[in-house]
This record gives sequence, C-alpha cells and structure tokens, in this order.
Amino acid sequence: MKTEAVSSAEGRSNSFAHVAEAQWGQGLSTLVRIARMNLRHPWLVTITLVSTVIASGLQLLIPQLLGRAVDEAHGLATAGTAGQAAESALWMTAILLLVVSVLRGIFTMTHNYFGEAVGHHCAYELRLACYEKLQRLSFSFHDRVHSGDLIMLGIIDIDGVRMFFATGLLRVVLLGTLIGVGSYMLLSTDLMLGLLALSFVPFVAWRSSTTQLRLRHTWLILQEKMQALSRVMDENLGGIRVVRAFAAQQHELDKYDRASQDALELAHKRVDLRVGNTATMNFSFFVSMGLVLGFGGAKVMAGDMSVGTLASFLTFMTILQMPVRQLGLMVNSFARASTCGSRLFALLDLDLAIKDEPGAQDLVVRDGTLRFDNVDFTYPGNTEPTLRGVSFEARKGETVGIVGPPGSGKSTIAHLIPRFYDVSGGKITIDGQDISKVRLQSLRKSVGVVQQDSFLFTTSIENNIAYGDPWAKERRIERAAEFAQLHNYIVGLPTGYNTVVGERGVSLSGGQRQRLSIARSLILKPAVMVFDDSTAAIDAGTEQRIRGAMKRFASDRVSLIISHRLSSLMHADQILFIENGQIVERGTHEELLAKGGRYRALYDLQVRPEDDAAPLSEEAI
Ligand SMILES: Nc1ncnc2c1ncn2[C@@H]1O[C@H](COP(=O)(O)OP(=O)(O)OP(=O)(O)O)[C@@H](O)[C@H]1O
Repeated sequence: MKTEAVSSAEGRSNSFAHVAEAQWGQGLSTLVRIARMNLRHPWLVTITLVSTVIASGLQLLIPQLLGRAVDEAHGLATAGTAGQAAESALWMTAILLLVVSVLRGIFTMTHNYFGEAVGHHCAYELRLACYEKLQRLSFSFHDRVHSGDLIMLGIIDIDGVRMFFATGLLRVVLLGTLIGVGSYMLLSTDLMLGLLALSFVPFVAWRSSTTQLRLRHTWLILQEKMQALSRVMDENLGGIRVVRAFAAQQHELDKYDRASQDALELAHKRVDLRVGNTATMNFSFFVSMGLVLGFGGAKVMAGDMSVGTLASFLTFMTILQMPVRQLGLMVNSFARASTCGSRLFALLDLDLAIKDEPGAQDLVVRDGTLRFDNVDFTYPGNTEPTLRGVSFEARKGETVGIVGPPGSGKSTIAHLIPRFYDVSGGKITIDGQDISKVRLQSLRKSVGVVQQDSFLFTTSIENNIAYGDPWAKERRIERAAEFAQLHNYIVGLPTGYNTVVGERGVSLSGGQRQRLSIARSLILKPAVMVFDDSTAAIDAGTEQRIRGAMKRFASDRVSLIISHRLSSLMHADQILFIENGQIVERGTHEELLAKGGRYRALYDLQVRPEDDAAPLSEEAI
C-alpha cells in the first residue's frame, strides 16, 4: 500500500493525474475491482443480466419474423383460394412481431434502468469513500495536490467508473449475444450470403475500436486541459480582489483564453475523428449491404432463396450494425474505467501518514502540561529541517509567547501540536502522554488552534462559532463571542447571530473574522490553546480587551501565542525567540530585554519604528 509520504506519486507531483499514469499497468486489476464493486448489488446485477439476454434474444427474433411476414405476404398475393389461411398466418406473424417488439422494449428498458442503477450505487459509494478519505489525509498530501484536481477526480473519474457497468460489462453480454448468435443464424441459413452480410463486421469493429482509443487519448489530454482551465478560474475567483486591485482583468482574460483555446482545438480534433469515423463505417456497411442485395437478389431470381429470407438477412444486418459500431464504445468504456478507477483507487488506497496507532487510547487531560522534547521536524519533500531541537514546557495557566523572523518555524510549532504533521525527531507530550500515541480525535478536541487565515463557512455566525460543538447552548455561543469581543457587534446586526457570513466570510472585516474564529476555538474549551498570529488584523486596543476578558479562561489551560507584535505576547510567562528553526533566546519579557539580544533589538525596532537604515532607491525594485 502506498503511503502519503513524499516518495509516493502524489508527493512528486502537484497534479493527481500522474497517480493514474503510474498505475496504468494495473488496468486489469482495476477493472476486476470495479466489477467486484458492482457485484455488491447482486439483485440489481442479476435482473440486469437476465433482462439483457432476454432483450437481445427477442431482438434476434425480429428479422426472422419479418422474413416470415414477407414470405407470407408474397404467398398471399399468389395464394388464390388458399388466401384466407395465408391472411390469418400473416396476421398471426404481425401480432407475434408486435408482441416480440413490445417485450423487447420492456426488457431493454429494464436492463437500461437497472444497469444505470448499479453504476449509480457504485458512484455513490465511491463518492462517499473518496470524500471520507480526503477528510483523513494529512496536510502533507493536501499541500501537494491541487484542490481543483481533487474536485475533477470526484466528478469525472467517478463518472468513468459509474458508466463501466452499463457501457462496458453489460455491452459484453449484449453484443456477445447479438453478434455471436446473430452471426450463427446468418451463417447457418446461407454460408456464402452470411459471410457477405458479416463482411463489414471486422472492419467496423476494428475501425470503431481504434477510433475510440484515439478519442480516449484525446479525452485524457482534454481532461488535463479542463483541469488547467478550472485551476485558472479557481485562482482567479479566489484572488479576485488582487486581480481587481492590480487592474489585471485583461491579463487574466488572456490567461483563460489561452487555456480555453487549447481545449477548443482538442475538441475540434475529437469532432474530426468522430465524423470521419462515422462516414467510413457507414460506407463499409452499405458496401456489404449492396453485396448481399446483389448475390441474394440473384439467388431469389434463381429460386434458391425466398424474398423473406433475403429480407431477414438485410434486417439482421441493420440490427447487427449498431452493436458492432458500439464495440468501440465498449473498448472505450473499459479503457476509461481503468484510467479513472486507477486514479480513484490510488487515492483510496493511500495509507494515512497521520493516523491512530493500533490500540491507541484517548488523551487523558489532567493539567494539560505541554512539553516539547528536543523536537526536530522536516516538511515532507523538503531536505532541510524546519525545526531543530526545540524543547520547552508550559504548565496549566501558563502562556508561552513565540516570536521570530518570518519563516523561522513559528507556525510549524503550532501545526505539530494537533498533529497536522508528525515530528521527525524527539516528542511532544501532553500530561506525559506522547501525542503520537493517543487517539487523534481526542487530541484534536483538546487542542485549539486559531489560525491567521480565519476560514469561515457559508452559514450563520451562530453555526460558525458552534462548528466544533454543534449542540452548544446559545448562552455558551454568546459567551465565546463576548470573550472574543464580538458579541456587541453581532447583536447590532439586523439578524444578530443568525446573520449568514458570505463565502469565506467576506462580509466581515479581517479583524471580525479573526475574532469569530477565536470564539469558535474558545467554545471547545481546549486544554491547549494556540493563537497563530490570530490577532494580526485586530487593533491593539481590541486585542488588549480580548486578553483582559480571557484572563480567567487562560488560567485553566496552556496558551501559546505566536505573534510578530511584541505587545501581543510580552505578558507571557515565557517567551521563545525562534530563528532558523531553533530557540535562540528564552525568558520573560524583562529577562530578554535585559539580555540585550535579538528580542531586545526587535523590541527597540517596534517601539522606535523609524528605521535608521538607508532608504532603498526606487530602481532597486
Ligand atoms: N507545508 C509546507 N511544506 C513545505 N515547507 C513548508 C510548509 N509550510 C512551511 N514551510 C516552510 O517552513 C519554514 C517555516 O515556516 P513557518 O510557516 O513555520 O514560518 P513562520 O515562522 O510561522 O513564518 P511567518 O512568521 O511568516 O508566518 C518556511 O521556510 C516555509 O517555507
């Protein structure tokens, strides 16, 4: 089983499409696996198969009945006194033909309906399984795979697998019966004429299969182009403010136009292929039909064959033509299911990088003492470690402040506590329990992380605050908002806590969004609370009020405050100055000031904001 580790295919590439390429050799096992998934619905499959066989059997009866009707009609014209009997025979055949056609219609409808149903059940199960997997895959996976690719995977690839039963497996039965039994009937009636009637079959089958394979190849490229297109659109919509602020609409339009042009050219190529193929197949079919008419007509003239038999040959050919053409679609369905299935199963089979160890127990929080013990960490895919030998301890009621230059590893410390990533060396404990050995769910319930980028769901403010505890009472939700200094603002809104915040909370200001996400974390009352630059967009006065309100809240837990603004963390019991992934200074605010090191320099810079450095000239940009 592949793991999420960086050595896996998805680690190497930003596009999940490459996972399928790596798995292409396993096409057959993929198809078997899809077929097994279909068989999880044995009743639906049985009904479909039985009705398919009956429908194709009935379809094969039609040319014979038609031939008989032609002969009977011909007999009627020359019957003389026996006309009454010939007429009743013709009526009988006509009624039989009607009954057979109606039954064939019913059974065709049944196998279409149930065949589709099998595919839809399969797609439903896959959709849920993929979504569930995506919830559990670690950040190292999501860091590397574009969300647009995953959305396409969930739409196009699931559809490819869904159609496999109806357009692939079922067609094997349908076409096998029609072509196999149909050919036998033609050849056993008249070998020579049968061979002529079937002469178009190998050519059309070959032509249709190769064209479909070429179409499939272009479809794969088209899919990649569509992914590129959706990525451009995704980024454009996500960064719409940047686009507008830089007046870059034309640049964005050009980018989209280039991607669309590529897709359009490919679509044209596919149309050319399809149209050219249809024309060639039609031509070969009509050549065969002409040959049958010529030879068959001569036989009828010579009295070696009845008009009815010739008519049934021609009807057989018309009936056979469609399934033979569909052989290509069947081949395409197999190829498509194998590609799409490989991609989906590659995702589903990924071993989780972050998961519960067998027999893991829930984290038991007593005081919530958090301890980093010589922690090293390297991001999957990176060669250089981001954290080296980080050690510190924080007890209940204590606040640890973390400060340092951008990219020094502060947020990484925050990400290791809820196990967004696992440490590469050393260990992290809460109340002496190694966090990698306890149940993930219990750990994440005990650790609250308020991120700088506060994502909000498109729902009411109330639901957003209660996200971690949907059963939270109204009063608790309000208390959390009060702590986060947001309550007064919310009650001033026309619909108060029921106000729906727009997509990604755009109707709130940056500071309001941050306060809302603080409230959302507070409601969980976690044992360890991490604020990762979560007050950067909040003014100093409001931040001070939040800190004041949270004093009692903080006395019951461990708090970690990551900030560039020293005023946010100078009250902390212990301040860690991080540089290049290492703690280079530690102590209280006063101790660090007295030390006169990096912290002191930063402090001086922040209280004396005028920069003495020589200004850069404009040309330097
Ligand atoms: N998901 C990731 N994959 C690979 N490298 C990463 C990832 N996230 C961060 N890094 C790298 O790790 C280093 C530390 O990043 P981190 O976000 O912890 O820094 P930081 O001190 O919080 O920075 P800032 O103050 O700008 O938020 C940076 O060099 C960054 O490029």
